Amino acid sequence: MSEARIIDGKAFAAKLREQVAADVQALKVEHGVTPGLAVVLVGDDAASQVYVRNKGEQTLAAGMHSETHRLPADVSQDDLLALVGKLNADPSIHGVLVQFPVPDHLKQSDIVAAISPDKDVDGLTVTNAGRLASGLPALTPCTPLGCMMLLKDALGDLRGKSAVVIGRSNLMGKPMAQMLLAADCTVTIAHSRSQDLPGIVRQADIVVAAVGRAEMVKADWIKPGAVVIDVGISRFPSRDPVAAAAGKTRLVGDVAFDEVKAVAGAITPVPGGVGPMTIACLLANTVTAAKRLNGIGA
Ligand SMILES: NC(=O)C1=CN([C@@H]2O[C@H](COP(=O)(O)OP(=O)(O)OC[C@H]3O[C@@H](n4cnc5c(N)ncnc54)[C@H](OP(=O)(O)O)[C@@H]3O)[C@@H](O)[C@H]2O)C=CC1
Ligand SMILES: Nc1nc(=O)c2c([nH]1)NC[C@@H]1CN(c3ccc(C(=O)N[C@@H](CCC(=O)O)C(=O)O)cc3)C=[N+]21
Ligand SMILES: [Mg+2]
Repeated sequence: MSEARIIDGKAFAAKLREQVAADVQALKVEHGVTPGLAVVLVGDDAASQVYVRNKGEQTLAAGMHSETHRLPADVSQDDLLALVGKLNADPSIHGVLVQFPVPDHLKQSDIVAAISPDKDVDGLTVTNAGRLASGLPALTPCTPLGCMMLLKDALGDLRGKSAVVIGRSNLMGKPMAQMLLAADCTVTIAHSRSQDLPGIVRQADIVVAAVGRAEMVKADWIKPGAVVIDVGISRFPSRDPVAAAAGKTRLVGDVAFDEVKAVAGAITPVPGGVGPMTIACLLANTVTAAKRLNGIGA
């Protein structure tokens, strides 16, 4: 058996962002519309700071309007909902994203419910989740959307493939399973109560791991030649003790990459796999939202 092909999500995402930038340019020239994304960040979680900064930079680089609203960790639910309401009503904004997790005193489901479904570029509202499950045009969660693009690129036709999704969150596992189902895969959703997880995963032509447990998926769980998409991100102190002392971290996926790549047909690395696709798809969703809000095409 030859080693797995390493799926270059970073390069794929860069190409997708170029395409988004071209779409943005056309929207500006032909329709006078500049897509705008507003990201709301509550508190000062270090990982969230990095993602939100990357989102802002890449939004601007695509020629779009970008706003980041930073709120203190002790912001009231009412003040946060008032900001979401203001962004819903702002015609220069086409995408609204509240970065999760939020502090415990805030209720995630109520925040999501306050976002206009037409600006819900995370695809988290009940309306968009229902549209996805019903096969209607929807704004869909960025990470599973990015995973589907990588899978279609790796496999071409997904029809009839056996797919196992590990994890069932509203942001990742559930919409991933819906998208695979819509692509005519035979889908299994595994979670913390699943029995014989290795045995379930061994059936899969496609494995998507979205758990958040470092290197949980081992080589002997993988059917030879399977395509393995690693969504999980865990953070550990950098291996270099000097860097670690300075607070530098390294990212580790849900898949034991070094051993699994000897068995899999193709595999995404962490970092440089799914993560960059998430942000590129967020930009693409914002363009889609801007078009629909202005009654243009799509
Ligand atoms: N690369 C990217 O762009 C993104 C990465 N992520 C990362 O992906 C991971 C998952 O994110 P998210 O879905 O939001 O996380 P959640 O914590 O919301 O969900 C984790 C899921 O994993 C399941 N799980 C936990 N332990 C086990 C176990 N031992 N065996 C099988 N299943 C288990 C849980 O099951 P149960 O439901 O039973 O509790 C749950 O469904 C995280 O590491 C996150 O950082 C997330 C979004 C984007
Ligand atoms: N409302 C909401 N929507 C989200 O989509 C959302 C969220 N909240 N909260 C947190 C998770 C996580 N997430 C990531 C985005 C980009 C990378 C990413 O760019 N990762 C790079 C590395 C970045 C780094 O070095 O830290 C990579 O994997 O190569 C990772 C994870 C979006 N999430
Ligand atoms: Mg990654």
